[in-house]
Amino acid sequence: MALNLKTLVNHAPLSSSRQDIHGVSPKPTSISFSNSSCLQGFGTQIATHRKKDPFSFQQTAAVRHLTGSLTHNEGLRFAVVVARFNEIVTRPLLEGALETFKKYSVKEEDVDVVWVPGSFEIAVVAERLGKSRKYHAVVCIGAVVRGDTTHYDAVANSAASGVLSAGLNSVPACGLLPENLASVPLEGVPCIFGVLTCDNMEQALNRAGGKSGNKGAEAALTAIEMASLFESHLK
Ligand SMILES: Nc1c(NC[C@H](O)[C@H](O)[C@H](O)CO)[nH]c(=O)[nH]c1=O
Ligand SMILES: CC(=O)[C@@H](O)COP(=O)(O)O
Repeated sequence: MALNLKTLVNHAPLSSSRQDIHGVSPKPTSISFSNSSCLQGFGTQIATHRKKDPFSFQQTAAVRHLTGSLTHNEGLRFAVVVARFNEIVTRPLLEGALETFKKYSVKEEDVDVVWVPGSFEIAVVAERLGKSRKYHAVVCIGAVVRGDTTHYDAVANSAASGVLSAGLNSVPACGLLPENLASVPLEGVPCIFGVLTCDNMEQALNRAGGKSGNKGAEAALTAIEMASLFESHLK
């Protein structure tokens, strides 16, 4: 017997329908993309059936792509934690980050810069800043350059895992939440890894505004996108 596709769709179990992150049933949804274009995502219903079981079919929604925007930055606040060690590298990285914030219309008063002695110290400060609820993302900037001993590995690995943990652990302590900052996400403040880990100084300088670009600028861009993603879609 030929199956009426439309009938099947109309009787699809609700539980199989796609829900958005706020628990709302499928409906045209505005989705912002980093190239600033806007697409309309529709909860499209697609029915299929298997020969052996005419009542077995899938109802799926159109895949929705959630990304942060680089252009809708109003109200987003950022912190930059920067290591003084190898300042000849970290200062241009910081400048790249600040220029990028400016280029993408983040106001100067919405950016705070915190200096720490070395890359090893970045994470503990990033976590504190994340927990402060003052920032939508934290950019971490440092330059670890290999020396003669294994110290490099300890500092580089600690910086990387520390920054990751800082992002995951950015849950503010109860009772310390200023009411006027209530719009900042409760947990998981993105902490962006802008720490260079290089075999030599030449590699580092190349990545701090030299021929390989400016990784500080890239980190700031990542911070904007992640802050926007969390603010727009993941709250
Ligand atoms: N060698 C580098 C360091 N070392 C210093 C450590 O980060 C830290 O300040 C010290 O061990 C005290 O805890 N830091 C860098 O950022 N880059 C390096 O190449
Ligand atoms: C990554 C570092 O701490 C580095 O400067 C250490 O150099 P060394 O291994 O020669 O002590």
